[in-house]
Amino acid sequence: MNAQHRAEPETVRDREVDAEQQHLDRVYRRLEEKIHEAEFLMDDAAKRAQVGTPGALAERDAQVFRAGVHLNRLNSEFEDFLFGRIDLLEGKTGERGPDGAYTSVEPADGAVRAVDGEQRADIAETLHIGRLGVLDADYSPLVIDWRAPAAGPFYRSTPVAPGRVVRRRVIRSKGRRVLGVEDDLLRPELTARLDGAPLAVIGDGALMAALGQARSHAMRDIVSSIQAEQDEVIRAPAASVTEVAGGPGTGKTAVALHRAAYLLYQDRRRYAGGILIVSPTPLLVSYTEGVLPSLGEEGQVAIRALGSLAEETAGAEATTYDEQRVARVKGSARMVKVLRKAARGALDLGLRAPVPERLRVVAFGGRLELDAAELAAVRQQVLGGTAPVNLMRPRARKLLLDALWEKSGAHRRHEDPELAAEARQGFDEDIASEDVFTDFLDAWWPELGPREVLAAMADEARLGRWARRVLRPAEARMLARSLAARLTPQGEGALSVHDIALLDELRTLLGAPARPKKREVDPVDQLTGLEELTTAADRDGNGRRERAADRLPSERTEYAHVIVDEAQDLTPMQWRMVGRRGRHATWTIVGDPAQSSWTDPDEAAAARDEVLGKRPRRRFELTVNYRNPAELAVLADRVLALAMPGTAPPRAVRSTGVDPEFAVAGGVAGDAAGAVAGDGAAGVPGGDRGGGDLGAAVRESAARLLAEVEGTVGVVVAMRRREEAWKWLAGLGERVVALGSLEAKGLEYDAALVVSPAEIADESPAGLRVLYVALTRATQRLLVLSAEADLPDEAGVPDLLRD
Ligand SMILES: Nc1ncnc2c1ncn2[C@@H]1O[C@H](COP(=O)(O)OP(=O)(O)OP(=O)(O)O)[C@@H](O)[C@H]1O
Repeated sequence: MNAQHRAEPETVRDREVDAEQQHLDRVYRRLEEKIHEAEFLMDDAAKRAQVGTPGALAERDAQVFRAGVHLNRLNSEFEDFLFGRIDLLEGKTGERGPDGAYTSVEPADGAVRAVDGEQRADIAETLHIGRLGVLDADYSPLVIDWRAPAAGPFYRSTPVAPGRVVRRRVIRSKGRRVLGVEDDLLRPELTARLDGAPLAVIGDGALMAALGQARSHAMRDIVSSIQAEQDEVIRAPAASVTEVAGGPGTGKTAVALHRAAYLLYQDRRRYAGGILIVSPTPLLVSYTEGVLPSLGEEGQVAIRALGSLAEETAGAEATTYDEQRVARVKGSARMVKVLRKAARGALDLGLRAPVPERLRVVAFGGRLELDAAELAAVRQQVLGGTAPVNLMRPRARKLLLDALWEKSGAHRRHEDPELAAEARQGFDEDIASEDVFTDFLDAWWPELGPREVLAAMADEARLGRWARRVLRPAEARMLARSLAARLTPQGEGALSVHDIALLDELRTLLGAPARPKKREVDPVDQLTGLEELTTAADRDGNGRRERAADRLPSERTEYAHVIVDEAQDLTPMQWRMVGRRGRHATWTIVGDPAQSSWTDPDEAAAARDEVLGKRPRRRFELTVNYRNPAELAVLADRVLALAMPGTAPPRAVRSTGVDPEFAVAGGVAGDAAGAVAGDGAAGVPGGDRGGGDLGAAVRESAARLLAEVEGTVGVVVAMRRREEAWKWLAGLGERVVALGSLEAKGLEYDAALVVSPAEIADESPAGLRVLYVALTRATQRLLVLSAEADLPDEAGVPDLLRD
């Protein structure tokens, strides 16, 4: 950026803000006209409904659909409807696109003139970028939708490859008021004029302004400051699989959410099939779920935590976690074999009624009987098939009848095949309509639910049999005990997040139990959410989101596009669960192997490959860390070097001049020698003599951080301390939260307090990677609180974090 071009007397700034205000006023006037138009259309449609001919009704539906979608969007109160502007040179070809903007990326040959040793140019086109496109009455573009091709240069132009963009401006507004502007000059070598006056440049650039803001517990969209490498991912074609890797804070989650909005814009019809975004935790879901509505999209996107993914299929959701060693067994791909055995073996358990040992029916005036061995043979033969167990029932019925027919000897009585077939049909009908037979079938081949089979696995001896040669005996024992602690024999009880993937797998192995048919969903209803189309006054606050949430996912178990956030954390069993929701989908997968809490990354990668099959993959890498200031990133990079030697950390773009701090619970450390933070370690009361003492230290440190930052404070503790940490922080207010290390995934806070790195690292074989996650959550301040186990030096720096 060339400083000489910056002119910022108050008057110039005021004038520029005023110019944007005038444009925004015009946009709102036009929006109001459009709202009236849409309301008129709705009204007109209602009148047509009274005419009642099929043609009129179909026309009404189409009209209501169009008007409804439109009104819905226009009515949304956007914080900053209009957020960007680009001033461009004349385009090379002079052609314009459907939105009225020049399509050419490169400037026309004569756009820049050399005059008196200066390069001069006139601004030929100014485009305003916003959350939705708005055309003026004469079809000239008042606002270009951020996802439209014409908005591309707003995100992609750089001083190295500026294309036609001379100045990029981010406009900050609230409601209808423009608050300020921030400019970047992309062709600082030019002396550019707009309407005969020199082009003004205000501020230090929008990105830094955005990054410096205090955080809340809700993620913000980044629509006004998407960077070029991120834009490439957002706009990548949807075909097959898009994989995005990048370190902490590189914007993977933000990019994934913006991509969902972009895909809907590009091909709304295709994505009417729904977009599923899978998040690791409910915390991350609630942190991110406001972003899409802020981009004008909410209806077709479901954001689900892994623990809630099977809600509509298996009617269960979970938020609690198993101990790491138990989770490791439950998440392993080996569980598929165990579950397959369980789904079949459960037939023999008499879960609904005692399993009958023989089948006795009356036929041809005599008794026919199948004994235990004969029944076992039939069962064996049926289970030789691959269909889901519940769906094998018709085949079981058929083979039982075959065996009875054989036993009756009747097949020998008929030489004529036609007569034989007729006799057989009569035989089947007679037997199958007898209560004895149907009762037998219900007891012998009951329709099983996934929960009862999972509960059946809680018996140690039984699970030992089902898991033989697949799990080690100690693993099987641990699994059985965990299930026994959670479930009653009938399968009631709260499940863990990892149980959900087991339940979902079982549901597939068993087959969906027959359910009453749901009300047919009107496709137009489904597309628009017409129940939502009321007045603007109705659309206030939470009601809107609740209705959107009600509407979409309840009907849907497969999606047109699946986005997996924090993909490095999915266990093999979870990959299978997610895969079932996107069998015909295109995919976007974002993640960072260095943050994986799964102990066997190769096993997870194999499960992921199986889900994605042979679909071609396009890979992207994000390289810039927008979250952590460089001073804090240095510390995290030390753990990265231990956790994943040889991995290049992302480049931190910001610097705050504030180093990480260290404190030791219960003792005042000595001088600062060797400390990363030059100030040395602060001593805090307590010590690691028990939860209470550490608790006091945590509480005091958290209170200190709350005083130092304006926004949020995240306190990250080992998973086993999660509940007590909540108690330690009680009463400190809503700006501070306690998180188990696994829950910190994807979240960020103005200040982070990481409690006992050693405890976090020792909790599982993936502990160092989990610690890396914990150390990369802060946007401003990081305080590391050590306990005795951390072996802090005299400056309070724990052993693990020393240089
Ligand atoms: N272009 C951008 N403009 C402004 N803010 C940005 C930009 N890109 C990312 N950010 C901000 O940086 C922070 C980190 O982004 P995000 O959470 O998407 O990163 P991530 O790669 O998913 O991180 P993690 O791997 O830790 O989950 C967020 O506050 C996000 O809003």
